[in-house]
Amino acid sequence: MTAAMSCAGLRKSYGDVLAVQDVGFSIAPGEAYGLLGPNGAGKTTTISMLVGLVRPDSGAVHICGTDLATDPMTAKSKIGYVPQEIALYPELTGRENLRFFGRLFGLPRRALARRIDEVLDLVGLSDRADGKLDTYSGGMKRRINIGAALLHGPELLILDEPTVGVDPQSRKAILDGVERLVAGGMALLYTSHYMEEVERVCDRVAIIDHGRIVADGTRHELVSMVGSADKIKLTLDGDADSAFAKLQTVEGVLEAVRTGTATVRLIAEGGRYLLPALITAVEGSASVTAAEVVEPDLEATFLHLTGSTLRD
Ligand SMILES: Nc1ncnc2c1ncn2[C@@H]1O[C@H](COP(=O)(O)OP(=O)(O)OP(=O)(O)O)[C@@H](O)[C@H]1O
Repeated sequence: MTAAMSCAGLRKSYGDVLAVQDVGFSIAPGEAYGLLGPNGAGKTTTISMLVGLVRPDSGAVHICGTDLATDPMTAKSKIGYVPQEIALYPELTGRENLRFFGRLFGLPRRALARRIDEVLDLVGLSDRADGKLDTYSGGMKRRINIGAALLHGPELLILDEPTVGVDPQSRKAILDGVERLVAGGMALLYTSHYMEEVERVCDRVAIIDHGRIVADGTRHELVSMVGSADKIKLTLDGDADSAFAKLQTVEGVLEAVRTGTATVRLIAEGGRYLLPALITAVEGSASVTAAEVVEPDLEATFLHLTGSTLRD
């Protein structure tokens, strides 16, 4: 089966900054694939190479079997790409914005009117379609942007951090809409630094850090990389620096990260059974005022693989 998208050996540097190095993965038709990594990990640079906006220093991209470098028009016609920045006309309505983009894509007038209705329904904005863009919330504008990328019926939808800076109602509408599209057979590449979103929407996830894919697999495969360890969140009262140093030496603690002035996140073998040892370890420096033990999730895997949290 021809992949909806495949890339191999992608590399891009900006001066001295090696933004992406040796990135390769593929997305099957109808598969939802997530790129999960903190800000600056190289997600946008990777996507920019996949959609033909940035030329890679090396590597290749195929969209539905077409080489992006040799036949960019055919390859790009199969992609719906939604960048982080919103590029819409504030004085036009949502529907008019979509009409403008549909004409740019060269869609015939009558088919376009029908397609705009379908797309408005998909992004949950049918009832606000005739309001001007400058009366929309940031999230509604993002939803129109997603709609614009869907007009030409792409086989692969690429969303770059689609929920950053949007209100909760739009966030829900975006995630619900994306799930419907995937259920309808669309392949998806979804980037985010929000673990919960990637866990919810994606069948397979690549963890990207410092321009490299450090692991990829299903949620289950990735989480099992942490083994039997649990994630433990502690809140400390006292000298958190010295308490943190002590916690790192406790037997069973695999990874430790400061997540705030008084908060620490640990990956540790033994989970809740280790709590007494952790509380004892910090004695003399601080006291533990709250403790939470959670089952491993993608964030625990990220912590395990990279030694940092997704949001630091
Ligand atoms: N045009 C550019 N010129 C110079 N450096 C750049 C440029 N674009 C990206 N970078 C650098 O490349 C690295 C990867 O950036 P990129 O935007 O791809 O990361 P990201 O994971 O998408 O993060 P974000 O979500 O914050 O955009 C960063 O160190 C960034 O500063």
